[in-house]
Amino acid sequence: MIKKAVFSVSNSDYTKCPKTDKPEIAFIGRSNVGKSSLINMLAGVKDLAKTSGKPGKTQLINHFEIDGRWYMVDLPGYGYAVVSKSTKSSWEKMIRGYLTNRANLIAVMVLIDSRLEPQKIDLEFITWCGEHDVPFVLAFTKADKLGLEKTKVSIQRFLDAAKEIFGEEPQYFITSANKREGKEELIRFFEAEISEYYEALG
Ligand SMILES: Nc1nc2c(ncn2[C@@H]2O[C@H](COP(=O)(O)OP(=O)(O)OP(=O)(O)O)[C@@H](O)[C@H]2O)c(=O)[nH]1
Ligand SMILES: [Mg+2]
Repeated sequence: MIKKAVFSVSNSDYTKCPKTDKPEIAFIGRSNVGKSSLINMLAGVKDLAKTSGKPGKTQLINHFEIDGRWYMVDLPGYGYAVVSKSTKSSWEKMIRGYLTNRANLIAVMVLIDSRLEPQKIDLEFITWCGEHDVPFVLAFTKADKLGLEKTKVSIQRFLDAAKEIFGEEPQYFITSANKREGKEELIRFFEAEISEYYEALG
């Protein structure tokens, strides 16, 4: 489990992010999907990352240092319809630059709202990750909202659509920030990835 989580720094420019001497795991997905809420749930700190009922809350690349050993990174959401074209292109520059230039980025958690039909923008985003060798894993969010059976059906629709693209189902987790669901599984996954990173360094 996570013992200590502290805010480190916010950046609009990936070149100014912390030194890449610790591994990091980033959280991305559509605006309002629950990225900041999931980070808080995993860290066990209520207001570590700022959350909001309104989409577009997180605007920068936010690093949180975890147990002095790795970073969780909260990213701004994509697909928020109301932002201007110029905001959209600066998002693209910032996020694509970040995702393709951090040598210490060991996993990108792509959050998918477990209630929705497969969204084109999510499928496009994971396709882009695949094309750019960005190591992504899916986390379905808000699993408390529909009930277990409906959630499973909805998630399977997305997995089937992803399988069409990749030939196999991507690795995935089912989460609820409200009910603290998926916490143990995710932390275990993170720990394994982080250990592997440090072992490879020697
Ligand atoms: N029921 C339920 N609501 C959730 C859950 N996770 C997040 N929410 C709600 O969804 C809304 C958005 O949550 P955020 O964590 O701010 O979402 P975000 O993806 O960080 O959004 P942006 O920073 O705007 O891109 C808030 O009203 C949260 O309370 C969940 O697991 N269950
Ligand atoms: Mg956020």
